[in-house]
Amino acid sequence: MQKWRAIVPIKQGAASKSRLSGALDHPSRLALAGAMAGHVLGVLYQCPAVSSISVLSPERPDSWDGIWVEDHGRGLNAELTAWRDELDGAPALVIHADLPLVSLTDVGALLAMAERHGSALATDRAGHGTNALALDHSAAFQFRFGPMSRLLHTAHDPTMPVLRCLGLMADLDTPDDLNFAESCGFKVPAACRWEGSALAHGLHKTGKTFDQECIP
Ligand SMILES: Nc1nc2c(ncn2[C@@H]2O[C@H](COP(=O)(O)OP(=O)(O)OP(=O)(O)O)[C@@H](O)[C@H]2O)c(=O)[nH]1
Ligand SMILES: C[C@H](OP(=O)(O)O)C(=O)O
Repeated sequence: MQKWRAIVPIKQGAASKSRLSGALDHPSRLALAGAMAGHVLGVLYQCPAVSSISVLSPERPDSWDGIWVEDHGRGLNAELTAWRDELDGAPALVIHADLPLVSLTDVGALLAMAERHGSALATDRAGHGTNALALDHSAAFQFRFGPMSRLLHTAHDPTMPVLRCLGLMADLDTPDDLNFAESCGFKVPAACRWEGSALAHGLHKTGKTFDQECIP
């Protein structure tokens, strides 16, 4: 059933993808962020369980003519709370825009888990963050995106299962994340130019593999 309301928060301007500033110049970071956001939105578009997709950003992205939720600059958690308040209890999916490997299967697994348990969270590679959060209930929930958000979210709701699957774990914030995503097949947009030749890019190809794991 198409029931999930999805939102993809997108930071814009110079602040976007700041942890990559040593590796990529600003236009390149924008190109990369745009490509990743396009990928995430494309996956959501194909997801049969998702009934609407919103983009949360300070300005309407040029290439987005879907639902746009204006970010008033109150901080990500306050902006998401205001968005959820408007949903009248409908199931809510928050998913980050920087997940270059995410697939339909990954999103489907998260939503199925949330439908079984009432909510579910997808953590990052370190197990510290929250890359996606699905709430299949109308009770109040305090968004705590930011450092250690996985622990903060699960402390708020200790019954919330945590999904660890490659596409939802591999957010791309740092040069190491970029190398990891490339080692998994992500193609960096041709428009990206590296700062200082190979300064950060390609310094350490990890070649890691990942076990997919669900922690109910
Ligand atoms: N609209 C909006 N989106 C945000 C905000 N903060 C973070 N995001 C988005 O939330 C997701 C996770 O953000 P971060 O990894 O913390 O930020 P980032 O810009 O991707 O990277 P850094 O600048 O290195 O922190 C990404 O999709 C961001 O675009 C915010 O204040 N407003
Ligand atoms: C918003 C934050 O993302 P990160 O900055 O860790 O990529 C989080 O995981 O809660």
